[in-house]
Amino acid sequence: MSYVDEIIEQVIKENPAEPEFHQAVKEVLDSLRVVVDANEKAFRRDALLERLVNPERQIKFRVPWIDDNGQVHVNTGYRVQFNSAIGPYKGGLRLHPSVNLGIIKFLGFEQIFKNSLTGLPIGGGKGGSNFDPKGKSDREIMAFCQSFMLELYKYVGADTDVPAGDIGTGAREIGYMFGQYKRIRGLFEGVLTGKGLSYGGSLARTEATGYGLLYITEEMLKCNGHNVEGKTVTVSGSGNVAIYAIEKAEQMGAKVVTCSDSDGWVYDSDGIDVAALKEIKEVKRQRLTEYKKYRPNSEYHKGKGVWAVKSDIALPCATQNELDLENAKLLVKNGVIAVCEGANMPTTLEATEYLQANGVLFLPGKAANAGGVATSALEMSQNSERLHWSFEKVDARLKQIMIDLFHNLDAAAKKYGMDHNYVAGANIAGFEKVVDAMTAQGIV
Ligand SMILES: NC(=O)C1=CN([C@@H]2O[C@H](COP(=O)(O)OP(=O)(O)OC[C@H]3O[C@@H](n4cnc5c(N)ncnc54)[C@H](O)[C@@H]3O)[C@@H](O)[C@H]2O)C=CC1
Ligand SMILES: O=C(O)CCC(=O)C(=O)O
Repeated sequence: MSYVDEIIEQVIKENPAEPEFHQAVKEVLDSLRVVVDANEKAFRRDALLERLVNPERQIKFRVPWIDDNGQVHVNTGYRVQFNSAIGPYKGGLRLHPSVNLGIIKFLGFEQIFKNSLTGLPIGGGKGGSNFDPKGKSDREIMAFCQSFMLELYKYVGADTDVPAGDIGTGAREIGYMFGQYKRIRGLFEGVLTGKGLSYGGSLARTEATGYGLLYITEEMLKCNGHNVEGKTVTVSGSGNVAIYAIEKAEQMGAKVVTCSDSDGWVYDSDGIDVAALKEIKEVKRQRLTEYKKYRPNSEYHKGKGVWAVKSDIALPCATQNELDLENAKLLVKNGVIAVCEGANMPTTLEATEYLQANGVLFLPGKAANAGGVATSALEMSQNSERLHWSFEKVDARLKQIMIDLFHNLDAAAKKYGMDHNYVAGANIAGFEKVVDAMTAQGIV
């Protein structure tokens, strides 16, 4: 049996009931076969793949907090410090009822390669909790965040592990966690990114994941004889990534006709009104049913349906495995040119294979959404030098990072005879740097 197959089998056996983690490992290792085969002897001797798929550290802890009625609740907190070969652990904190160890491990594993692809010195980690922020008061959110940090502070720091936002964790939650860390440690340092602008945050971090998604999509399209301008775009999600992807796509001259949340989705044939969307989601924290009040001609549908809408470019920006084989068939039938993942692993393996087999340009999340973490690394740089860069400077750096990233993965795919396979290109390019650093640092 090949080394790659042995490791995939081992991961499934040793990490039972963690299907998302299995999926992420399988996707990465499958496309690394050509590199692993060429170095099999040395990699086996050094147990390179075993070390790659086993987190350096997994932290799981109790998070008790008190609601507005005096009731105590207990959630589970996680931080998986996956790989620090190229820099301090870096990756977001997800607050969602579906969170479990397997989800955090899949996200942490992806983060290793994504962070490597940015070209910046950041290792891979991820964390979160099964806490559900939906419907909670600000005080309840603060109580949870403070309790969460009361345990997490032991393991994080500006030079060790720097968490950030993800689903359910935005500026409000980062603020509460930062305040609690500073209070416990007596240290004002860049322990978190995605901070508010008044206390060390970076301009353009809020926009970065969505904007970066469009910068890299444009570069990929350009290299394939297309561009974003004039295209019809479908987007899923209506959170941080989706909102700023829609905003940038519209700035580039595309028409975005959909967005969604976990209850339903909106179709707006005139193009999504991003100002209305921000008001609903960022200011009022309401459901998408409200969108019709701002745009009476739009349609609201319960459930899922975004991928049945005809578009040239599809940008899944909500959550993992939201685009399956049936959805992929609909997209192909409707003539989609490109699918670029704003979310982490939103496309199932079968759907990815189908899209690629049918000539759709497919950019995986670890490349397409890397603008968020890249800008987090720029926030870390600003914190270290105690300076604050202009929006234009950060945005220009972000754009260049995304353009370079695309050419880096494109070159890796071509080098191994897999032209246009951007999944393989991203995995190989991300892997090569990490392996080089791991090898140089000995068996650790
Ligand atoms: N915020 C960031 O900087 C980055 C986020 N990501 C990824 O992008 C995706 C979205 O994250 P954010 O926009 O930050 O989160 P968010 O909390 O701001 O928004 C999440 C969006 O996804 C939707 N959603 C969540 N669970 C869902 C479900 N089960 N079914 C349907 N819709 C669901 C929510 O309704 C919401 O619209 C996630 O996969 C996240 O890991 C990736 C890179 C960076
Ligand atoms: O900004 C960060 O550090 C993390 C962003 C993130 O969680 C991700 O890239 O999935």
